[in-house]
Amino acid sequence: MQNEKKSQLQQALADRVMEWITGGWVQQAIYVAAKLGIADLLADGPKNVGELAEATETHAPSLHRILRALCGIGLFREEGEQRFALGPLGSYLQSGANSLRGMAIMMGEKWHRDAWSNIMYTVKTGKSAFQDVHGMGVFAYLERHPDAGEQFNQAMSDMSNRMASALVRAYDFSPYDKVIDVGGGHGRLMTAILNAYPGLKGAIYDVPAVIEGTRRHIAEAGLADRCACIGGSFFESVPAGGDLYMMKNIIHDWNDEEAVAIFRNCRRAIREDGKLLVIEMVVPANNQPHPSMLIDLEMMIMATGKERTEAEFRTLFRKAGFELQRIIPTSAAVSMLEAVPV
Ligand SMILES: C[S@@+](CC[C@H](N)C(=O)[O-])C[C@H]1O[C@@H](n2cnc3c(N)ncnc32)[C@H](O)[C@@H]1O
Repeated sequence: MQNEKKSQLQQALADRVMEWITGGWVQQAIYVAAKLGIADLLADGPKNVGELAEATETHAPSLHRILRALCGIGLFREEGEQRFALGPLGSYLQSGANSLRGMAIMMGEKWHRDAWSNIMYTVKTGKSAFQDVHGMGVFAYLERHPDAGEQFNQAMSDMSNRMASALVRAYDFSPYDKVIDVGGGHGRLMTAILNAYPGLKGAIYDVPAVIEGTRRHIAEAGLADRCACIGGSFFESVPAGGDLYMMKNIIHDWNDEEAVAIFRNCRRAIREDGKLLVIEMVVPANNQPHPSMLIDLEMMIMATGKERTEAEFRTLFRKAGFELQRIIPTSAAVSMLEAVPV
């Protein structure tokens, strides 16, 4: 009896490890469903595979096998033969407010996966796998490949949409007149902040290729008169005139030298009574399991950056003329690190 229990446990453990080993299969199947917009097609109710294949111009028997596999993880549900409905988790693949569809698409795209397939290069050399595969850094690549750029911006917007309300709840923006979001992408976080604080003004700063889309989104949100959209590079300068400089998921893209250069440009722009708010994951000092440790690999492979501990952030701030004042936890996985000029 004891032996039987032991072997059942061993089997369960091996199954678990096998799930991780074959995780790439799951990711690619999710990518196909997300890219084809299957969850949106099922918004009005169940459909036959034939209808879905026709609408997505795909091979029905192959699409059937993809959807059947994804029923196993709750994304879809097979209702009768060859007829599929959204499963309990299916709404996350629908476009819209709570979506992870953009993230699923970007993570599954060949340009992204090619870098991950080159992970061993990074581990052997300490250099970016993305740079090695594509011959340029990720942000130069996104600028030169507008489709990939759009996928990246959509993925970032998905993540920002999801955490914006947690961030707005966690931090009091009321003492400020003008918030500048440095590397603010398409402006989802800024939109949430300006909607919550009607007296506040904002500016979003990002590279010119991205800022065109930002301008469009800010206008659609009815915020064009309260939020400037400014194109430029934070390695050259950062716009002056804000009393709060905010950066979400920027510093983790860059190595220490680059991060300090960005902070120094913020230091030059910021008022003496201004504040710098860095929104990032903080790696726990005692190595307890935390999502930052896997995202850290994404930064290592795709860019030159890393996720950092509190001590590492403190050092970067100090080198650039800031002092970390407090770390505000949020109900999302990120924290808000507030620093002041010294
Ligand atoms: C990881 S995304 C984060 C976007 C946004 N803050 C968010 O959290 O959704 C990094 C952003 O930095 C921007 N970026 C990269 N290099 C830049 C540079 N040299 N100057 C200004 N922005 C830059 C990218 O275009 C992108 O929007």
